[in-house]
Amino acid sequence: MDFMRMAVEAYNNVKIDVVRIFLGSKLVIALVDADDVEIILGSNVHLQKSDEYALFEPWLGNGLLISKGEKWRSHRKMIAPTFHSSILKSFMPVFNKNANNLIDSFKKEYGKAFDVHDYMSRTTVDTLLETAMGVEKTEEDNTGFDYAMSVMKMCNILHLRHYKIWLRPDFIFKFTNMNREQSHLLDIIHSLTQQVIKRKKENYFARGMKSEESLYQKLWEVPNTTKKKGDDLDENDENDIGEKRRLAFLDYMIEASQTKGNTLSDDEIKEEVDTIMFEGHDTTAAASSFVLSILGVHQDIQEKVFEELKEIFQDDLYRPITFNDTVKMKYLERVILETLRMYPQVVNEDVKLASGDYTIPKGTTVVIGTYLIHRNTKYYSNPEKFDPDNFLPERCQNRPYYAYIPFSAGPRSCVGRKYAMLKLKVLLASVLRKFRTISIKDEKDFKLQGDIILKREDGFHIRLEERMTEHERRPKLFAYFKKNIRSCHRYLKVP
Ligand code: HEM
Repeated sequence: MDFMRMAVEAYNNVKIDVVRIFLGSKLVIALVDADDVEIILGSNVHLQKSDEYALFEPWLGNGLLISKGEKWRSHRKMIAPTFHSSILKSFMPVFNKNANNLIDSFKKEYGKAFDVHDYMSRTTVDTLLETAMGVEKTEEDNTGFDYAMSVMKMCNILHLRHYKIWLRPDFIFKFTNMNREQSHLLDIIHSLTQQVIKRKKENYFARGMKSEESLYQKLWEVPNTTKKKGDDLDENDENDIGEKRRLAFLDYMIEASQTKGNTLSDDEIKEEVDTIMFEGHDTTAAASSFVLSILGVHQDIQEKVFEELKEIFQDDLYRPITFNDTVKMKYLERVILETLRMYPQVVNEDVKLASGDYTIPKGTTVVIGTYLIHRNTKYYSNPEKFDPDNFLPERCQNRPYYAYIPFSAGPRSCVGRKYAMLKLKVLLASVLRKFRTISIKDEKDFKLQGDIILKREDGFHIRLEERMTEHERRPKLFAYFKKNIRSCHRYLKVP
């Protein structure tokens, strides 16, 4: 039986909301109650990640996921607007293009069972490169796939170091084979991100040579009529009104670093690019693979998704998906939310307590048990059942806000959540309007692997069956009747 199920069972037997664990002399507190979680995640004080995140440093440096204090605050303020809805809308053609490429790539798998996760990984990397990074890739370019595979292997190494605590100290780890593998993987990962930054910088200087106006300058020339200034860095951005122009993530970082008065260094850009590339691809690849395999089990729910898509696209089922279409995908949205409830990609989140005014001592690592909160009968009446209606407005109304935290919550929540939801809708709608997905395993046989990002140890194996629209079916039916009428004539012909 896998570790995740054991944890749920153990929790259901004991029913304690706060668990105290000593790792050697280190105290770790695990929270599974929404009110307790709110005290930690909702606060503007406990923003520091625990020491475990230091294992990410050779990879992500001191990027947004790990950084603290003023550095985190100023970078969050810079990065949050680069995922504003107005920018996301401009990504729609790229989302559509990559979804179509994904569907084309499925051709070689028609009729057989295959692991869909590799495909989703490659697509999400390619999409991130072309949207947040603004770098177009060539047809034969395979770096996206190599990058995704290296990230997967890096996560395995970090996961092992997480649990095998004797491997944590660098002075021991550096004598292991794993360290050599890590160096090799980081070479692949960093060479992609460095290449991306180099290309973007070349574009920037090429524009300068042609004396084109700086995108960054243009950005600030447009009057900004921001009304509200609160503590929530993302809220400030979402409440901006007026015609403030915005730049996508890497454009903004490069332009800002080259503009007088800014202190953004090359290393800082690299750290943030590595962070966004990792956080932005592995989570969405796993989420979309979970949705496709879970719908492959619950055919009735999948049919409801298809009915909704037919209603939205009517006669033209394969036209490009618009932003407005995604707003109408209410049922698909509930399916995604329910998948993130049952299979939250970030299973635990570790925070270090900043002050000691609590019963929990200062410096304690607090683990937020997202998986257990999402399967707590206090908040979900039948938590082991996949039921998208858990996210009907009337059911959400009475649930504490912190009882559903797939993107975390509070000031350190996911900066890319809207990007993720939009990309997931376009990818999944594109696949589901064309194919029926069939899971080769029942849900109870999914073997979960809770490493850095929650995945299936047994792989996301599905089979795809092509659906046909009425439009496509009509000529086939016509041909069928024509053939049969001719053969009837032969028999009816009077000699
Ligand atoms: C289904 C998709 C996603 C899920 C479930 C998810 C979930 C999360 C969670 C739980 C955190 C907090 C992690 C922690 O503190 O250890 C987080 C942070 C973060 N996420 Fe996501 N994420 C998703 C997609 C994305 C995307 C698409 C991007 C960017 C394009 C992104 C960028 C980030 C960044 C930069 C942080 C660190 C934020 C900070 O500390 O200020 N994520 N995400």
